[in-house]
Amino acid sequence: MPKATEGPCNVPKPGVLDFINKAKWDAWNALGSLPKETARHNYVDLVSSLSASSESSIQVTPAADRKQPGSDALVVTSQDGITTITLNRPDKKNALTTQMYHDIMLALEAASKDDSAITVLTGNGDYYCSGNDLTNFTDIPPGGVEEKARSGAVLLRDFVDRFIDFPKPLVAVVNGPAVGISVTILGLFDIVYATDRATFHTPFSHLGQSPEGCSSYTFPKIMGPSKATEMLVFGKKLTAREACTQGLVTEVFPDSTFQKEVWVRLKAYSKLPPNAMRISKQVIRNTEKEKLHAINAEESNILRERWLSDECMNAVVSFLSKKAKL
Ligand SMILES: CCCCCC/C=C/C(=O)SCCNC(=O)CCNC(=O)[C@H](O)C(C)(C)COP(=O)(O)OP(=O)(O)OC[C@H]1O[C@@H](n2cnc3c(N)ncnc32)[C@H](O)[C@@H]1OP(=O)(O)O
Repeated sequence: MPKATEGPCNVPKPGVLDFINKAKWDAWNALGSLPKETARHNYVDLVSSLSASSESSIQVTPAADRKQPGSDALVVTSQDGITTITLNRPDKKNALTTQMYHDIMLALEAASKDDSAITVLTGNGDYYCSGNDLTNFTDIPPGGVEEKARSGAVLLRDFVDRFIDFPKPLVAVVNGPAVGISVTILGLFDIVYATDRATFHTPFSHLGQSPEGCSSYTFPKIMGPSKATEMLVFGKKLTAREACTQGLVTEVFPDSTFQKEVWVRLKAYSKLPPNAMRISKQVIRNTEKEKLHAINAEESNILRERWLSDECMNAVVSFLSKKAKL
């Protein structure tokens, strides 16, 4: 508690992504030249209020406390020739923690080698996925925000590379609204089935960010540059039917019969000869692979810079302090 012990604020302002220290600095600075005793009381009040609300706002979760692989944030099952990877944080709308990116990569790696013919990604609960967990931004390493942005870009590139290279038919079973990176990577899936309750939203400009998941290439290719711009630049949210008309979604099902219809369909497909399916997928996809890897690297690099921008930092702070929602 600096002001209480040291008097007026006399150190440089921390970076805006350094949430905890910035909150302390702002509080310290706001105190101006208050007497030390008053400052001590005010500071204790501020820290108490931050602690009281910290569980759902700006708490920093140490990496060691995060869920480990095999935890229930990701559930992987294999049955009837189908490996299913289920995002399982329904209380957080299946937002992707750093640990989950790693676990999904491991699950894809295992699925690429197992006996299954088809691999499915889906979500548990009312959402498919609300995208990147914005609290990932609060876990600042000793190297500071630049190091955080650099390691985030490496993780993003590695994560998307796994989807580009995945050798078997990859199916998204979109059980509810999808946001951010969970939408952009759909361009790398072979089939996308959606409930009519699903929506597709990539609010990158609102977040001061830019497209990833190769969407800067796949979306214009799938839906044309103008529709892609509406989504990726202006953040237009599509209904499932609109996304289907634009080619991002393969087929839309009524929510009441979604699970039943989709799984009957996938079980039938999974009985087809697996090697033929794998080879056919590669014939369809392989010509683009090199290009997709280059685009992924470029998008990740651009995002690394975006994450250090005021626009992005302010958007994240707004969400974490509960001032903003999409
Ligand atoms: C390796 C790094 C790669 C990064 C790649 C770049 C990726 C980019 C993206 O994915 S951009 C998209 C980021 N996502 C968002 O901005 C969504 C933010 N969430 C919201 O706007 C809303 O939560 C909502 C519209 C998804 C749902 O609203 P609502 O139905 O009103 O539910 P709640 O807001 O009450 O949500 C319940 C609970 O979940 C928490 N939560 C939801 N989404 C996220 C998220 N993306 N990050 C962190 N936390 C999230 C929300 O705060 C609530 O928590 P609480 O119960 O209050 O503790």
